Amino acid sequence: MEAFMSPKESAKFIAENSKDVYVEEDGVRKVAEMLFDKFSKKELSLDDWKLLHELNPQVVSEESVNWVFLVDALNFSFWSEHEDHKCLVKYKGKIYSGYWSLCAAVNRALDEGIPITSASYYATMTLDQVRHVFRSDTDVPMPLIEDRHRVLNETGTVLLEKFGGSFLTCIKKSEKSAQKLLHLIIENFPSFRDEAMFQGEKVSFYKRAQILVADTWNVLEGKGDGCFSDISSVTIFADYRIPQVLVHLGAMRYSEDLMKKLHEGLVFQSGGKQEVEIRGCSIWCCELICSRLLELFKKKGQNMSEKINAVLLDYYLWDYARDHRKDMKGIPFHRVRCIYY
Ligand SMILES: Nc1nc2c(c(CN[C@H]3C=C[C@H](O)[C@@H]3O)cn2[C@@H]2O[C@H](COP(=O)(O)O)[C@@H](O)[C@H]2O)c(=O)[nH]1
Repeated sequence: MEAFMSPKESAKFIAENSKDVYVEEDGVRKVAEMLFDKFSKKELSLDDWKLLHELNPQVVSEESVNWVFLVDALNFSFWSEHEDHKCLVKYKGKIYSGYWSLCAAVNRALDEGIPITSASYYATMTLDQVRHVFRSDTDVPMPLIEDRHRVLNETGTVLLEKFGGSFLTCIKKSEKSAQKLLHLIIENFPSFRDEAMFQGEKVSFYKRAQILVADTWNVLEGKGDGCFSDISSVTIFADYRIPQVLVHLGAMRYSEDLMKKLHEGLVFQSGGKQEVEIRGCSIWCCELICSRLLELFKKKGQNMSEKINAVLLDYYLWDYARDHRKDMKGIPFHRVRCIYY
């Protein structure tokens, strides 16, 4: 079967042919300058991943790797119809929403003695068990719970059959290459095949597969089996928060027609033309921001290619989006129900 373009090639192709989403050169430059100041003061490093996010595993271990694998297998579609009426999970006295509600539910299950990160458990979980583990503390359940059940059973079965039940086995097979790990994930785990057709061409985003590679790099602190020499080949992860923040920062712009649909709260089709343009232009926009940022440091005689990459840019922008939600009220995120992001 003919291969799909890589996410980076896909993003360039989509951005060059996009009709309703535009990458704004001026905005790209301004974001790069803003980040240049931030990075110069406080270098963004791997350490932040653990420090900034208390629900993430804090130790380097096989258990932590399998925690990351399980979470990224389910890392999709947390948005709710109404912002003030959504799935929330209470854990250790704190209330979590969105992606963090997933992490809180996983940690809550582990504390209750449910081996939710063990493939031998989630490969045969029943729908009722999944509903219990990911139960909400409001009357709004976590979205797509049936899909989560199917993804858990499928993913757990493959991990058991092909990798002895541990994602660390898969990582070792990648021989410290991010791209090899990405392809092992795509080839073996169907739910990570985040692909589409655009103007007759096969394009890919691989959002959950790439964030799994990135989170693996982080949880292993870029050392040992996680010392990926080609981590800079990974793009940002095309979710529904990054486009919103790029438009908010002026690096990307939507056509009037698309903005109107977003304000009306239209639910877009996964793989639809405008949805593909939003995701592809977001990736391409961040590739340009990254290269502008590296150029700014180069002008100062600093080669930051080992310290600045799309993964760290993504994490920064994603956290920025979470922290500036109120400021971004005027720019709705695009709504899609799918298992890819
Ligand atoms: N681009 C990008 N998208 C990301 C993440 C994360 C969280 N991961 C990191 C966080 C800590 C660790 O460092 C993990 O690496 C979740 N998402 C996506 O966002 C959406 C959820 O949004 P909200 O409804 O607001 O929770 C949903 O599509 C989810 O898939 C990221 O980092 N980048």
